[in-house]
Order: sequence, then structure tokens, then C-alpha cells
Amino acid sequence: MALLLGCVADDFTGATDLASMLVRNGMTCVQVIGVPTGPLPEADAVVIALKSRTAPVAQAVAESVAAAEALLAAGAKQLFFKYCSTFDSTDDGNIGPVADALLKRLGAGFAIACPAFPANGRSIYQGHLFVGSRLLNESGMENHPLTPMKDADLVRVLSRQTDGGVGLVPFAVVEQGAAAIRQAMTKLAEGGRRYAIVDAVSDAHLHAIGEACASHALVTGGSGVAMGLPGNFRRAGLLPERSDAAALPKAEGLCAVVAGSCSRATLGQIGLARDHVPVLELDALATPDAQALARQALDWVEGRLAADRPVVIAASAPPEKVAALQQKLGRDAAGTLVEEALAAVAKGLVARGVKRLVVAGGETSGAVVQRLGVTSLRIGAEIDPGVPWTFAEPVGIHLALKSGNFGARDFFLKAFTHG
Ligand SMILES: Nc1ncnc2c1ncn2[C@@H]1O[C@H](COP(=O)(O)OP(=O)(O)O)[C@@H](O)[C@H]1O
Ligand SMILES: O=C(O)[C@@H](O)C(=O)COP(=O)(O)O
Repeated sequence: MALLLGCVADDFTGATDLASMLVRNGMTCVQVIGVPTGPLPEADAVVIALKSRTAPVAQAVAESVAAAEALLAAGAKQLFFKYCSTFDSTDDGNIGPVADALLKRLGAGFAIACPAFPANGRSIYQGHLFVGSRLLNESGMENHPLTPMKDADLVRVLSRQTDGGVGLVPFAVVEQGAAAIRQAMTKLAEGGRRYAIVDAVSDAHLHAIGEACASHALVTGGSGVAMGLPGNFRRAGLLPERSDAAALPKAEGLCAVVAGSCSRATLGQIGLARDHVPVLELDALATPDAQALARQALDWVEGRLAADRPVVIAASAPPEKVAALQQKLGRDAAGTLVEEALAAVAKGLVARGVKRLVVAGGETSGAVVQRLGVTSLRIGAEIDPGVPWTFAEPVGIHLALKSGNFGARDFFLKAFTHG
């Protein structure tokens, strides 16, 4: 099986989200954790998951280029740079600098930037990103602990992260379909723009955008715009029809949820779970010590683990509590402390026999997956849009890495009725 699409994702939940989208659209896909040191697995698409979204710029660029090298060496025909559907980044990066470096490596001069994902309420209109009916900067993302998003104008946001020009392919053009989009992109590239934010409010738009990018060396965006890419390979006769792309071993055994996301969605999911299953809320402000927090959680878990319902261990907190811990420790140290605590909790849960684990939060998932020593994830069926069950090698457990913002309110309950 020849590698067709090579993907670099800037966090781990984002990587499973993308892998799941590709599987749903008929590609076999394996998620690899970190820059690979050996040969890549056989699949139509490989997603290399990095924890680069909030890394220092130079590190994010170096790791992304190294991942791209591995994908190109394996024969990838097109590269995809996956970032968050809420464009999570700071003015330093890392979306602009990584995209710039990948374009340079590929000798290409132009790429789209399209984080739209209508199935999860992310749409772009006149270059402005909406989450549901709210502009990005009024969606709760303005309070994100690590990448607060205070501007919804993506042309402006990306322009602050690159010395390349950023243009827009607006809704009125996208509505006309792939040929019009292609024409608009050619015009922008000829006018010296390096990037085009592309409006999209529906899956039909994303399919048309994907089709228009068939010849691009690099596509950048959320998982949504990747839905149009398998069709390009199919039309070129490179991708056969597949029906069994999402098969995993049967999921059974003790279950648990570990949550480090402080998003509105995750806080709501924890709130609902509280009425149905045991929930422990860790207080990192009262105990600012990762090992002590992990011990509290693992002591609490004794006698509570079950196979017919999860326990939930959460460090998640509302904005004022997050701000209090950040004031005490600094933003990055606060995040790292909580991530370390939750990674140790996850490790302890697996040592106590947990076989099905949901992790809420992208950075949190990165910390957990690294601590568990996971090297690759096979992608299974979706629980909610963008969140599939996966099978983690070599640990041999089922993992669902939930983007902080994704999932219905009952996600932590219904996840364990799937699989
Ligand atoms: N109570 C808290 N105080 C401060 N930071 C926290 C708290 N709980 C979690 N965090 C940190 O917030 C960050 C949430 O990011 P992430 O896991 O990526 O979630 P999301 O998917 O919502 O972006 C992590 O670094 C996590 O450690
Ligand atoms: O595109 C998305 O929204 C997700 O795939 C994603 O990147 C998740 O990031 P977190 O919200 O940090 O989990």
C-alpha cells in the first residue's frame, strides 16, 4: 500500500480528529506518536502527532520539518498540516512559522489555511471564525489557559505569525465550487500572497475546497477540509474503495476519564457526569504538587473502578480558578503541573487494570500518551464528530483523546456504550 497523504498534527487530539476524518472518508490511516525513528506503518495516510502547538517556535518548526521529512521519505504525495479548528495559537505562532517552514521545504509558494469544521460548529465567513453562533473571541476560547483567542479575523491572526501575505477566498467564490476557488487561489498566489484563508460554512464547501487543492504540495487546516482530499486520490486512481477502514479489537474492561481541558464543553460534560458516576475534582491551587495530586487521585480510585461505568478524575476548572493558579505559578508552569499530575494518574489507572480511557484536552492527551509510552494509535469508530475510539500500541488499551471543545454533554457516559 503506497502512502498518499502525509500529515503533521500539532497536538494529539487534533491528530485523532484528522485520522478519524480520513478513515471515515475511506482511507486507512495510522496515527504515529512523535517524530518517527523507524519505518512508517503501511497505510493510505499517516498522521504524525506532535505536541508542538504550545512548544517554543524553533522546536515546533524543527519537529514539524523532521516529521515532514519522514513522510516524504515514505513517498507521501501531499502533506497536510493539521491545527485546531479554533486556530489555537499565539502571535508568536506556531501556525505561521510551521506552515512557512513546510512550504519552504516543499519548494512551494502557496497554501490554504482553513480550520472550518461545520459538524462541530466551526464556520468561517468573510475570514471570521465562528464557534456555533459566536465569534471565536466570544466563544470561551478567549479564556483558553494556553492559547487565548482574542481575535476572530483569521487573515489578521495569521498575518501576525508570518512575513508572507495572507489573502481571503470569500464565501461568494467558495459557493461557486472547485473551479472558482482554484481560480481565486491562483490570483492570490500571482498577487504575491502566500496563504489564503478560505471561507466555509458547510461540508459541501469543504469538499469543493479539498478538490481545488488537489495539486497543492501542502494543505493546512482543521480536520474538516481534509474530507475533500481522499476524493482527489480516488479520482486519480490511487485510492481503491475501502469498507473496513475502522475495525478495532472489541473494547471491554475497567473504564475511566481523565480531564485537563478547561473548555466550556468539557466543564459541561463533567457537570453532567457528576449526577451519574463517581467524579473527583482535583484542586491544583490547594495542592500545587503533581505527585501529591496524582496520589490523591489514585487513593480515591481504590474500590471505585468498574467496567459498566467510568470514574472521572478532573483538574478542569473555570477561568477564575485557572487564572489564580497561573498567577501563582506562571501560565506554562501551571499547565505543566496539571499535565504531569494527570499523566501520572493515567499511568496509575492503567497499572490498576483500566482498559478503556478517555482523556479530555489536547495538551493533556499529549502528556498522557507520552507517559503511557504509546507509539501508535489505530483509529476506530467515532463516538462524536472528531473523537474516535483508538487502540493504543504497544500498551493494548482503548483510548479516546477528546478535544476539549468536542463532544456532546453526555460524552463521558456514552463513550463507554460504544465500541
Ligand atoms: N485548574 C487548572 N489551572 C490551570 N491550568 C489548568 C487547570 N486544569 C488544567 N489546566 C491546564 O490547561 C491546559 C488545557 O489545555 P488542553 O489539555 O489542551 O485542553 P483543550 O483541549 O481544552 O485545549 C492544560 O495545559 C492543563 O494542564
Ligand atoms: O480541530 C480541532 O478542534 C481539534 O482537532 C483539536 O485540534 C483539538 O485541540 P484541543 O481543543 O486542544 O483538544
